[in-house]
Amino acid sequence: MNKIVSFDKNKFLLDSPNDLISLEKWQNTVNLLSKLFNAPAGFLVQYTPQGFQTTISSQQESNPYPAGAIIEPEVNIFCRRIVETGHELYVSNALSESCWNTNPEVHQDGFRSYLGVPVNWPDGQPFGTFCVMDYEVTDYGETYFELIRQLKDILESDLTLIDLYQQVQQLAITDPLTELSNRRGFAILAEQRLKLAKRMQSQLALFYIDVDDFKVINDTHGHGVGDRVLKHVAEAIEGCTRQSDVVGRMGGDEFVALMMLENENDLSAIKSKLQQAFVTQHLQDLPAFTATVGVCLVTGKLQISDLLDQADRDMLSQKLNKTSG
Ligand SMILES: Nc1nc2c(ncn2[C@@H]2O[C@H](COP(=O)(O)OP(=O)(O)OP(=O)(O)O)[C@@H](O)[C@H]2O)c(=O)[nH]1
Repeated sequence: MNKIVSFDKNKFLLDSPNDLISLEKWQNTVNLLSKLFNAPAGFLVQYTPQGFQTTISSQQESNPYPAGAIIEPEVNIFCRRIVETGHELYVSNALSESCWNTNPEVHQDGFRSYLGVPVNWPDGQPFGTFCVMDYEVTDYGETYFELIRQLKDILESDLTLIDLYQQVQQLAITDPLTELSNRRGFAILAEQRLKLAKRMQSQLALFYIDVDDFKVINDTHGHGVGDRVLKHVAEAIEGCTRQSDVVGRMGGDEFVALMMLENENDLSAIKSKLQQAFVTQHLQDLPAFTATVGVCLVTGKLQISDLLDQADRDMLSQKLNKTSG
């Protein structure tokens, strides 16, 4: 649970509305496409492993497919060919090509002609297709091909915007050295995790981990080695956690992990597992070091900031005990 994914490319866009996309602008673009082609139907279609969904459908009485309609991935529709090949497809008369004999768009709904272009995410992954269909045989010249490519660029520039926005969002909540969530990212994910735990009535604990005398490691071995120690700590913590736990770097040599407990005995077991994970590092060409682990059980309606304070205080008192002991 270490990444915030606000838009999943494997989900239908209509199921995860996004402020960055103006569906109204896309609707106008699809309407314009069918108008310029004088075609009875135009579409923006999204492909995901669940199938093909008409994201936008031109608003015409002659168009039989409404927005939101889903066609299963194995059905022999024109758009499927584009997603499979990654190439434009022009079928001027589907009845003259036997490969479309099983296409329901042709044999159930009476379409004869199809022109479509692939629409891709900026990483080249297919989003789907942008296409026009006609009940008549057509004979589109090169200008029509140029036109549909130009209009698809408008749609793809919006997909680029979503992608960039997500990258920036991810950067703002990620610690670049360890690639764990930073303080901000941790707070967001931990809030989600607390809500889920409440619903599932599961017991959580927050661990606060601070490397002992880290300044000395830096001063003795240099910052490069200090950085490697921090990366090792991050990996060791991740190695002790499950997929559903939330791990973060609060800054400097301080890390946190919000973890699920099977029972309260787990607390000390997890603490020693964490400490054990750090002491094996001398095998990896790193200076020996230890860490202090504070913990706080999640009870009642505490905010994540209160939990962090409590676990931090527990860690500091343990550190004091260590130095005075
Ligand atoms: N190499 C490296 N050092 C960092 C980084 N961020 C913070 N530091 C250093 O981490 C050190 C943390 O020092 P302190 O807060 O005194 O902690 P400490 O030396 O572990 O002392 P105790 O917590 O009392 O055990 C400081 O010297 C910071 O400059 C980083 O990203 N990389």
